[in-house]
Amino acid sequence: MLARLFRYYAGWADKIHGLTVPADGNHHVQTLHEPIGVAGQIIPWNFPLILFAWKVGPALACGNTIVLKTAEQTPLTALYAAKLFHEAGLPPGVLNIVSGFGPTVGAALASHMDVDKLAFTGSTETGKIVLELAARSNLKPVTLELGGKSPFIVCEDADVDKAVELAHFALFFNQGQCCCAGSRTYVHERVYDEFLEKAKARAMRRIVGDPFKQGTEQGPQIDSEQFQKVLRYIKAGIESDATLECGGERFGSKGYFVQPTVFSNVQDDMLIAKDEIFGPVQSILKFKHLDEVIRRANQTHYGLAAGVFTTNIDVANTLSRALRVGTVWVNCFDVFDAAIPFGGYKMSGIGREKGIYSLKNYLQVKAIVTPLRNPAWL
Ligand SMILES: NC(=O)c1ccc[n+]([C@@H]2O[C@H](COP(=O)([O-])OP(=O)(O)OC[C@H]3O[C@@H](n4cnc5c(N)ncnc54)[C@H](O)[C@@H]3O)[C@@H](O)[C@H]2O)c1
Repeated sequence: MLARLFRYYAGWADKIHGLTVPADGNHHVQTLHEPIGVAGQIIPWNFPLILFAWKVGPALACGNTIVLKTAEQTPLTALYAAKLFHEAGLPPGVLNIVSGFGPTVGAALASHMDVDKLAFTGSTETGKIVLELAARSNLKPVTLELGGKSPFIVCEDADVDKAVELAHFALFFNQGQCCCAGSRTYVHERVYDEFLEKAKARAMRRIVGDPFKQGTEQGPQIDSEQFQKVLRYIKAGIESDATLECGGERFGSKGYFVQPTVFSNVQDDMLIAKDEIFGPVQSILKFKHLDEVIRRANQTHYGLAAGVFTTNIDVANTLSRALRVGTVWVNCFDVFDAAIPFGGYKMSGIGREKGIYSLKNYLQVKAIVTPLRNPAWL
């Protein structure tokens, strides 16, 4: 995935150029697409290599230099990747990696007067802080990739076995530590009971343990803070009268492992249906009508992604257009090719990464206007 992304953006590097613009009057007008300058980039810990690539690829293709800050939990990946870039001949000073804590190093980057652009991936809470720091310093443009609470909608015509497997993957992938995790599983009432029984059985079969062992599906949460947070949300789910179908506790007695957990009978106003849990906790909600599920799926401050599971093309088209999210995966989930733009509506972010759309994050447009000597030829 890393190599594919850099190949994709290497392909763009010599295809970025301005336009000749036919303007009114006796002038020749052209635009230059110039690098923006020094790009400050801040990434989280949940995908330290992929998010490094999403940030660095387009910034380099557009001719910028970079100062990238890794998350405190995962400082090594980007350092190693940058070493490979230097071995491959990247000039010194072009790609700079800094390790450090958010409120000190991250804040210094966001408010630095010589940083010309800020690209941030992390929580919505921190996104607001860095946007403010950027505005208070030099008004550097900011792109934000933030949190989510993505709906995964299983329609009445769904092949239940396939829907269960995909919904399971959509939520539990990477221990549930995914910004776009399908963390609100909406299931049509006609298939709800069968889905629930099978989703529970699937979660109970999930293999938890050492992620370096062949066959392991789920490792530990990243650290004690995240582990405790997930357990707190599970407790909140139990206290709010959602039905705990399986899991609900720490897995084993060592490490930050959480049992794959499934709640049914979840209501939209429960904390577990509103907040980003970032853990292996599936919330299953029942719906009856398409209009109803659209309204409920959109009733969130987030708008990162959604999953739609149906064989009906009209339903797929309606949902794809009605859902206020940056990505709709129809009968698939977590497909992240370099060419596919990714980003959020509402409080899930500002701007898009990947694909052609990320180029404009790293470019300035300059208009050059020159008088034409002999307007008769215009
Ligand atoms: N939309 C996306 O593409 C995407 C992808 C991955 C993760 N995320 C989101 O990231 C979050 C999980 O990551 P996290 O817990 O590391 O998030 P976080 O916001 O706590 O930290 C993210 C980064 O910001 C830094 N930071 C923290 N406080 C800062 C401050 N005051 N000033 C400047 N920088 C600061 C951290 O050091 C880290 O490098 C989740 O909300 C998840 O949804 C979003």
